[in-house]
Amino acid sequence: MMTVTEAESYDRAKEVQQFEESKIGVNGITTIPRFFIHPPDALSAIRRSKLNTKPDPDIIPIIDFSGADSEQLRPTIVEKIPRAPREIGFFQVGNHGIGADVLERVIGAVKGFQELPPAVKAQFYDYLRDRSRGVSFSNVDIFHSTAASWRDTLVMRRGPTLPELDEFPEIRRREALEWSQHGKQLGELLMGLLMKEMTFIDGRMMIGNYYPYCPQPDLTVGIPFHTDPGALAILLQDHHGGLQCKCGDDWVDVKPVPGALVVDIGDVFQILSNDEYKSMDHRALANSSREARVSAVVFFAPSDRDRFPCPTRQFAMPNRLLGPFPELISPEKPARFRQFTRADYINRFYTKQLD
Ligand SMILES: O=C(O)CCC(=O)C(=O)O
Ligand SMILES: [Fe+2]
Repeated sequence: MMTVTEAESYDRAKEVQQFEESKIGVNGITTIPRFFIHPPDALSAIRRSKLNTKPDPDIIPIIDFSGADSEQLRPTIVEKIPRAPREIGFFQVGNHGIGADVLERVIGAVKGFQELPPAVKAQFYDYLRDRSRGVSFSNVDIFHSTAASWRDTLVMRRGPTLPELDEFPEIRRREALEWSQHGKQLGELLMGLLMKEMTFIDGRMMIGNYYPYCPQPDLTVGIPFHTDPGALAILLQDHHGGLQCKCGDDWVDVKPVPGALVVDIGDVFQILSNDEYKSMDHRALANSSREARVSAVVFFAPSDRDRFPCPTRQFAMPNRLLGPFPELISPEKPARFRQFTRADYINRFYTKQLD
């Protein structure tokens, strides 16, 4: 048990600053700094929930997307999206048209980047503190979370304002672009299948999460429970697994299925759909295995491409109101959410605590 004097003498801000200035992230650190240690009540809730985690593969359906690009077959695929994501917020898609070789290259690229020599990687160190940068890596939530998490994140903004090609780490450029193009296509397909009104969702951010071995996995987490703030996320996880989503009172393992991608409904989708779809809590525990775990995610957020065709102008329209689609509001189902502006959304996106 920590004494009052110890607690008082701990200078968290200083330790965070030193970590930040080292620009190395968590990979390779052998004793976890104190600001990564989660509060005792959060840790005991995690311990309890680990005992209840359900590995049941049937809870999160795997939907076969063969033929999803054909007008005739589409309705049968839409029918296969039954309770999830409406109630669970997660499902997996197989036969989505993105080759296994592409997926393998994406995982390899995230891993390859994070395992570059620290001095090379450090050139990219910085996260949302400098939003003008198209590509950066960092430990994302050290400044606004109660406790930090054991992962390093590579962030790549792709659209509607694209980073310059040379902002991408050179050795990983090809993979980033390939993943971006495929992710965009699949995202559009999904959006059209789930809800036709979603055509103005094309703000994209790609991230690569790297969860290295954590020497004290019971004291911290890989990513704390959270909902994703955007509209939709497409997530690729490697064979380790580790993603869990909340289903009722229990946590459920989202098991890695070779070649499949996880689709996750975000807060914006829940709002625009007037609660038809749910944005659910998910998390990843700290990695206790010696081998790093990797996930790559493409997040989609609303932009105003249709109304304001110049891609950069949407950021100049921060006061446009977004809210449940009028066609989904009725006397039986009044609007469940108030309207919000893009400025509110962006602000929340960049300051949201993950715990
Ligand atoms: O790595 C994972 O499986 C989860 C990542 C995630 O939820 C996120 O980046 O928002
Ligand atoms: Fe997430």
